Parts: sequence; structure tokens; C-alpha cells
Amino acid sequence: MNRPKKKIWNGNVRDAALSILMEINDNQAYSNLLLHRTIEKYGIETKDRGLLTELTYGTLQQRMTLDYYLEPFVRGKLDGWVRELLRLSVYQIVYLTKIPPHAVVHEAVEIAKRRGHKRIAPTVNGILRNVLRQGVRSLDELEDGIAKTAIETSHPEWLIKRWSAQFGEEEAAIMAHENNAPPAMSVRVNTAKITVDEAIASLESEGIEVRHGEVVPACIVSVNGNPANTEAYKKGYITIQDESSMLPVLALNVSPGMKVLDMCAAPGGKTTHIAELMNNEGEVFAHDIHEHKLALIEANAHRLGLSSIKPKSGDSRKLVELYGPSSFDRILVDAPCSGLGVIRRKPEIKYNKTEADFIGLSNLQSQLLDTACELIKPDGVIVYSTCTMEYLENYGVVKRFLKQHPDMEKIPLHQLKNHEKLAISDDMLQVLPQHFGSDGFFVVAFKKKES
Ligand SMILES: C[S@@+](CC[C@H](N)C(=O)[O-])C[C@H]1O[C@@H](n2cnc3c(N)ncnc32)[C@H](O)[C@@H]1O
Repeated sequence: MNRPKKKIWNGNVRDAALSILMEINDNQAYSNLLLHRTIEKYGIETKDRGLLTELTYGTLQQRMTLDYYLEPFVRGKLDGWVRELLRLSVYQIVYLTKIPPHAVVHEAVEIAKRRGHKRIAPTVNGILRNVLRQGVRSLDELEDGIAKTAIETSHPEWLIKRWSAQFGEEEAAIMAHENNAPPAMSVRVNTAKITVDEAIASLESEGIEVRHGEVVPACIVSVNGNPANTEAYKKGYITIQDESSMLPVLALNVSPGMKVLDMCAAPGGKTTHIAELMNNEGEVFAHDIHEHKLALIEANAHRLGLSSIKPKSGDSRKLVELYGPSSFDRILVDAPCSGLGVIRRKPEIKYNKTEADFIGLSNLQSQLLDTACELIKPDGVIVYSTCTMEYLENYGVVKRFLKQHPDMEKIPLHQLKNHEKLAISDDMLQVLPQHFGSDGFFVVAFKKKES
């Protein structure tokens, strides 16, 4: 993760949004982390925080639509930062209609003067004044179909084509639109400490408006207010987690006293869920390749009071040497993946991923599963999950795994199999963001065949 090289915050929200967008473009920085870090580092006040977030996410999310709007007004090549400034400005003109358009143009010209040489400011001024005078072209000019969906939802055409082939054109279009909706904020109740009703009462007493989750009984969704700023959070009664992320651990079907391995554990969202469901009795070995991420697992375990968690770093493909074969009752492989299911939280994913990434990631996932297969006890359960809807990863990896391990089989997904909102087919669950407003996810469970 790259840190911003220069001071991003100089008191001007639009200038800061532009710096963040440039950092995302140039250094493939993650939008959510960079925004969070910027707000924390510069102590940006609540009144500016909302606009900074809206400008950054909005401009990033609508990048291709904004370029479509800008195209008739731009002649010749523009520097990257000038194009980004124009996108940022057109985003405000088209989508944030409460901001007076002339103020948008004025701000953009001032930024151009500060950042560029003297001919840039009149260029920016001229383009934006033409946009105001003539208005942007309608998306209805595009013929219905994949190319239109791609531009109006700002997703690369090849990705919409790929989803259309997998889920059908209509479902792919719904998904692309859903990816531009703001994500819900949900929490998981630490049932080792408190009941769901008690957690709801505790959050409501602190002014957070909540509702029950759609699928998982221990999930509460915040309708208004930030649960991360509550005593309930500090006391370890809740964890901020998307509802779909809770599903793999339910499928793992753990019970107190078990020996469990989480092969891809950081930041510990699922590790802590496992330990909670085991009532903190037994052992949960939490491995991640990145040593610096172990502190996140430790901090989460400490806040939640879960002493059964043992974080360790290293490549989980080498764990047979450490633990020996047939060592664990349960193994979770919540694998590194293309993350297409979390585009709402990290819109840059839709522009950055390529088919080559899918191939590389599916190979890594297969290798992790091969190791899990050696480490699991004869009657143990392995759960493989990803936060993506990419066929080469999910279904492709399952197919390869079953081919290479004919002694293994898929088993029905514990606790999930009868839920009407969960799209389970052939014992594999593929959640799409439009199913119940949470992240896209894939979950499958394996067991050794009874001989
Ligand atoms: C999807 S994230 C895990 C999220 C985590 N399970 C949770 O719920 O908080 C995948 C993780 O796998 C880790 N990882 C990638 N390659 C790995 C490897 N070869 N061995 C162990 N961990 C790996 C990454 O560092 C990343 O933290």
C-alpha cells in the first residue's frame, strides 16, 4: 500500500479529492483505505468529510460515464491530473445539483491555476463553461445492450460481457447498477458475550438506528449512525462486518473445543467469528502471509476478548511442514481473490483487474486448497470462500480441486442451505450484490468421502 507522497489536505475539499484520485490512478492505492487515512491523518472535520467522500467515490465510481460526457468538449490530449479535475467538476455539475455550477467552475479554475502552468486554467474554464452552456449528452443516445450498460454504470465492457455470459445480460446489468449503490454498514454480534437483542438495545441506547440482517441471525444493519463509534464496539459486543462475510464461518460448522485453522486470516473478521462460535474454547490458528497484518488480528481478538486465537505469519501453502498431515477439525480458506464482490466499497477494482489476475489468483487458491486437503482430519470440513463472482476462481477452482482430490466431495452448506435468499446450486453458494444488498461472495464446503 502506497502512502500519499505529498500533503493532501490544505483545507480545500476539491483539491484533496483530486489528490486522492490521482494517488489511486498512479499508485493503485485502495480508495477506502486512502480516504480513511486522509481523514484520520489530517483530522478532517465532519462537515468536510461527507463532501470529500462523496467527491472521491462519486468521481471514481462514474469515471467512464464522466468521460463519455466530456468527450465532445475535449480536443487534444490532456495531462492526467487535468482530466481528473474535469471529471471531478462534471461529477458535481451532473450529480450534485445542490452545488451551484458556477461555483464548481470557479473552484476548478482556481485549482488549475495553483497546479498548472498558465494556459491550463483557461482550458479548464473553457471546457467547463461549454459543458454548462450546452449540457451533457444523454445516455439514451447509446443503443441498448452491453456497451450501454458499460458506459452508464461505468464498468469496462469486457467485464459486463463476462458477467453476461455467466449470469445473463439482465442480471449482469442489475449487478453493475447495484455496484454503484452505497454499501450498508452491518455488524456481527459477539454471541460469546451478548445476545442479539441485548446488542440491539445497547446500540439503540447510543442513538444508532438498526434493523435485523437479511440472512444471518447475528447480523444487525445500521440504518442511521456509525456503530464503530459506540461503547458497544469498544466493549467488544460487535464487529463491523458485511453480512455476506459471515456466511463462510456458518458453513464451517464449528463447535467448542475444536482445533481450527484459518489459512488467510487478516484482518481477522472471520477468525474472530470462528472463536466466538466456539465460545472461545479450543484453538484457532490464524495464519496470514503478511506479518504486518497480524497486529490487526491481535487487536480484534483482544477487543473481543478471544484468547483462543493464535496469529502466525508465513505462506500458508507451507503449513504441512509446520503442523503435519491430518491436524485440524476445520479449515477455512478465505482466499485472496479478485474482489469483484466489493466493487461498491473499492470502485477502482473494476478498472484494475484483468483476466490474467483471475488466472494467477485461481492458481494460488488451488494451491492453498491442496495444502488444506493434507492438513484436514479424515472427518474434518474445509470451507473455501471468496468475495468475487469470477467463474475462473470460484467454480473453476472447485472443479480442479475435485478432479485432483477424488477422495473429497462437496457437502451441503451447514445453516445456509434452506434460506430462500441464498442462491445455492449444486452445494455452491454464489451471492450477488443485488440478492440482499451485501457483498458478492462464494462459499463451498468439502469433506473426505466416507470409504
Ligand atoms: C480475503 S483476505 C482474508 C480476509 C479475512 N479472512 C477476514 O475475514 O478478515 C485474504 C488474505 O490472504 C492473505 N494471503 C495471501 N496469500 C497468502 C498465502 N500464500 N498464505 C497466507 N495468507 C495469504 C492476504 O494477506 C489477505 O490478508
